[in-house]
Amino acid sequence: MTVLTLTDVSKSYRRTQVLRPISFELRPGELVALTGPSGSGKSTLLMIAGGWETPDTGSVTPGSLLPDVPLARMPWQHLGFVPQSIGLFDQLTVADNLALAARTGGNADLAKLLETLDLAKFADRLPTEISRGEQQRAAVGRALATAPTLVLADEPTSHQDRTHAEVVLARLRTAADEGAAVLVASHDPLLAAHTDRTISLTGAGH
Ligand SMILES: Nc1ncnc2c1ncn2[C@@H]1O[C@H](COP(=O)(O)OP(=O)(O)OP(=O)(O)O)[C@@H](O)[C@H]1O
Repeated sequence: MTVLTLTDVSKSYRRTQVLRPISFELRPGELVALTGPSGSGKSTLLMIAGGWETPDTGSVTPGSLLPDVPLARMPWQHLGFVPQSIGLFDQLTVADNLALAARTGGNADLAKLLETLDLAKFADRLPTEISRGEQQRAAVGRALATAPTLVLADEPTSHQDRTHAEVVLARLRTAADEGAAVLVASHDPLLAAHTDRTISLTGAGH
């Protein structure tokens, strides 16, 4: 069983190859680290894996655990994304950011999710009224609010202290243990303790 299969995916920007052909599968229940130096193509690969960026070569194929539709038309409930830019709705409270995502489907316990991410006390605040790290944890919560089958997280601990980095990574590990395929791009050395395997991009088109 697979969640996603990437086959010979590559990408260039302005004739510079940022991603050399790479192939891998994401399976349910695994947390996979995506590592590599700055500029090695981690974010690009996550965007391709989510269907938001088109590869120059190769293919990205949803597996049997996802609906049989092209990735670009995958219903949001199946795909949780933690962007590097965080991107919460500033007009909505933390709880409502999660609730809005949950309206697309799934049956995650949002109160428990907020509690687990140490966000319960900020549930009724606007993103502008909490710290960057708290915003980032809210973005993790939003990504998990539908209990998606595929989770893509771009540097989800970049604004966390060590304790909260562990909170975030443990919650992503739980998502995998509950059956999701979780791909985490990160430089965080704490990640290794939570992963099943690592995909390394070595830079310069890797
Ligand atoms: N839209 C774009 N146009 C041109 N070049 C781009 C574009 N997006 C990314 N790049 C370049 O592609 C390379 C890979 O970028 P990417 O953001 O995927 O790297 P990364 O491994 O995620 O880096 P970091 O760890 O710093 O976040 C970089 O050299 C970047 O400058």
